[in-house]
Amino acid sequence: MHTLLGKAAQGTLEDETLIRLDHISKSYGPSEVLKDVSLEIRKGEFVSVLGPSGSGKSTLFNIITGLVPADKGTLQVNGEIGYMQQKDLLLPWKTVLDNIVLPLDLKGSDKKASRAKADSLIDRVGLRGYEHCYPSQLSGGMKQRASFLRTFLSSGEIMLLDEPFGALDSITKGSMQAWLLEVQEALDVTILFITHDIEEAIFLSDRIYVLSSRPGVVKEEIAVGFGSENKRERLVDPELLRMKEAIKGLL
Ligand SMILES: Nc1ncnc2c1ncn2[C@@H]1O[C@H](COP(=O)(O)OP(=O)(O)OP(=O)(O)O)[C@@H](O)[C@H]1O
Repeated sequence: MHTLLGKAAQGTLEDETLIRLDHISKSYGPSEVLKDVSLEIRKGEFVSVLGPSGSGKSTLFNIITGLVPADKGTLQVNGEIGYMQQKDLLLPWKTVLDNIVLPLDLKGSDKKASRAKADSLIDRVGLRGYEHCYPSQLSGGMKQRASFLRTFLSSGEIMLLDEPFGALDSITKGSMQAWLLEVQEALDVTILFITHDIEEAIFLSDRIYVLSSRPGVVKEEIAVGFGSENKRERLVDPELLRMKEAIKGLL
């Protein structure tokens, strides 16, 4: 466990809590982007941060990963974080496999072992047969799956996903959401997910933090209880509509 910020609250995180933010605030010059944000994510959870454009969601992820310092508050992280940003950022001149192992190559890991590890997961992300293609030969969904695997391999247990499906058409988005739930279970990862799509957040999440428009303040923390065993059932549950309307009322 390491504490990246602040002197207060350096207590040990309970085993199950992987990330905890306490009263985090951030301004860029005179403009306040995040205000007094507290949240936590426990092992195995799928937690979404839902908020309108400009509410500071990406800034929150940049703070969690240490890319941007917070002005106030405390951050505790227990585990290795992988960060998948909005754009897939695959290098066009490298093959899919070389893109996937790039962070491991940069870390100086054994090249053969990295490729063998990536290869063992290629089927899981549905990219078998495309390992030696270039990113321009892949569909949007495939690029996101390659990017997901790259993030997973370079980090492991905690994945921060910033609107990974934001640029996809609605049919591809639906199948990618179902895929993500499957792969989360198979790889046993904890996911913190950014979205501004209310339905997506309800379908995927165990809990949702609803952020207000700028400055982002946590307006509500929602435990999505219904259809927990089988999240697919949420799509046809009338509770989905009720929750969607309730969240709309908060934004
Ligand atoms: N490095 C920076 N310098 C100055 N302002 C910034 C910087 N990064 C972000 N901002 C501003 O902070 C605000 C929040 O940005 P952020 O990207 O965190 O929001 P977001 O909720 O992720 O938005 P979106 O959903 O549109 O991606 C925006 O108004 C943005 O212009």
